[in-house]
Amino acid sequence: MSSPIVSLRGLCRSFEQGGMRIDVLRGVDLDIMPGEIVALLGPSGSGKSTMLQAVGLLEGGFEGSIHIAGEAAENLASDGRTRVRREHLGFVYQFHHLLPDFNATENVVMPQMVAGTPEAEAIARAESLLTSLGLGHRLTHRPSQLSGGEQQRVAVARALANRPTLVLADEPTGNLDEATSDAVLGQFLELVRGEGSAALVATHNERLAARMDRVVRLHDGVLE
Ligand SMILES: Nc1ncnc2c1ncn2[C@@H]1O[C@H](COP(=O)(O)OP(=O)(O)OP(=O)(O)O)[C@@H](O)[C@H]1O
Repeated sequence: MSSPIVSLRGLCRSFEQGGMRIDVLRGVDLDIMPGEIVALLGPSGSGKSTMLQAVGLLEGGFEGSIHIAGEAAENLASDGRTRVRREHLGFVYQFHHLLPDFNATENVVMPQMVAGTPEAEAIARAESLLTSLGLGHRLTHRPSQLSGGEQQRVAVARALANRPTLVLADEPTGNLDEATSDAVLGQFLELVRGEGSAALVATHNERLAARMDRVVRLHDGVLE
């Protein structure tokens, strides 16, 4: 039996707000198996983004343990976190954060070049990912020349470019209309499944969550 790609135990996070302490995460336990796509549901303010930031090793201030691909990650120094992110993680956000002066292909090539992939290989991978997302006719368009759904699909291709074992997605279709959101999420799930990556996808949307392998719900700082 394989080991989890993510294992969280007793994850806690509090914030100070106006002199008051709020306990957002109060002991979250979660295992995600390789290739498993997990929907993270919860109302606004329940701590979904905070949880993704913990798993993405993007913020400190957490208590509890975070194992990524078997490695204890919670106490790693900044260079160790960067290495784990680069080796294992891909990110998709609600707003695409594409580089405005680079075209679709270049946006997907960039993280591969940073990871040391030879340019020709990186371009071939970018074009293949973009084409499988239905963007074969948009390879040289810049973000401003693309629709919202197209921009989000480029962001999906970028997240998968370095073959992450885990994709972290925070409301990946949250700024799209319903029909576009359904289409982009369908393509996202198909691509993630095809690549064999696992994913943790934060969403408010029960209908979209039902299309994933498993749903977990954040309520009162713990997973129900
Ligand atoms: N840096 C911070 N400083 C203070 N409070 C914070 C900080 N980050 C998050 N919070 C608080 O933590 C709580 C959880 O926020 P979080 O963004 O994780 O929720 P969410 O479930 O992702 O919400 P949404 O669905 O609206 O994006 C909120 O009450 C928020 O105000």
